[in-house]
Amino acid sequence: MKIAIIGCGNMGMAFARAFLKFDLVKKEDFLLVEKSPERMESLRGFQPGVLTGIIGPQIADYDLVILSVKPQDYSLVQESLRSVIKPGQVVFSIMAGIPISLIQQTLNHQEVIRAMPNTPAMLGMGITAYAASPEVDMNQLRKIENLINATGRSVFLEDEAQLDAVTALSGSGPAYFFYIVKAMIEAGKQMGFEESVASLLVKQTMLGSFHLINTADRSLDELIKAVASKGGTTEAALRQFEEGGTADSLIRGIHAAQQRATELSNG
Ligand SMILES: NC(=O)C1=CN([C@@H]2O[C@H](COP(=O)(O)OP(=O)(O)OC[C@H]3O[C@@H](n4cnc5c(N)ncnc54)[C@H](O)[C@@H]3O)[C@@H](O)[C@H]2O)C=CC1
Ligand SMILES: O=C(O)[C@@H]1CCC=N1
Repeated sequence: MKIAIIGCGNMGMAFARAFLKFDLVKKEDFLLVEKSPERMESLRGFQPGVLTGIIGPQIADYDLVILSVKPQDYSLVQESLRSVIKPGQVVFSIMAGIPISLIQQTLNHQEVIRAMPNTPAMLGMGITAYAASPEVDMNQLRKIENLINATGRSVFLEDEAQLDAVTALSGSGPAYFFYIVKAMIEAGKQMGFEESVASLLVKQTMLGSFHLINTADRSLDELIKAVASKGGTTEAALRQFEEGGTADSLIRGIHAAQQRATELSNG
């Protein structure tokens, strides 16, 4: 399969590297389009078949066109892509909040898949939800699913509108996790640990706890109860979280992310 990637930043290249790792695409079968000269310089080491700053007619030679620019950069992209894209090519967008219908309309092109990955895709540990226009056939869909699965797990959504909630939950999710880890490390520093020691204590705690969620045959409430002794230290912390509305605040934050995704979708 020949793949063009427009916008070769964090996510675009996470996808490219995952495809290479699983031998799904050869280096020479990549066309990388990147606007930033500095970023382009750093992409030379990847040795793609074509590396360019401009969307040109050669795009028509590629089976799949990945759109991985920021949503606000899409208007410039669509202007040049519209005249070179050909029927039969699949457009695969990971841009937050840009609906399939808008991509179809602006590119005058029907075969469009819209996906929402997350940054652990860089390690092949991402989760990507995706939806497709009816014009994408089963054969094309299966090939794309294989590609996505090189970046981690995937979920097909019948209802594209759910992608806004996915964006809020798993798309933005890694940042919430890093935010909590950062706050815990800060608490460790305030209690007198060197940053490296606080960081080790917190990171190993998060790693081990994640595996407990996945392997222990207990609910999250039971896992919490197993840590929080009656009248003990954990209870003191959890009481403070409750009084401060920590869980509610996290939930409100996730709703705000969903609302922002919907605003982006509505232009
Ligand atoms: N970073 C994340 O956690 C996630 C991002 N996304 C979506 O992925 C998309 C890309 O995000 P990132 O990779 O984080 O951004 P990024 O800023 O790392 O990469 C975007 C790249 O596009 C390039 N670019 C901009 N305009 C261009 C043009 N006209 N032609 C060619 N290249 C152009 C930029 O120079 C940059 O290198 C966004 O639409 C975002 O909504 C989706 C899921 C997760
Ligand atoms: O913050 C954003 O808009 C993008 C979408 C999900 C993660 N990053």
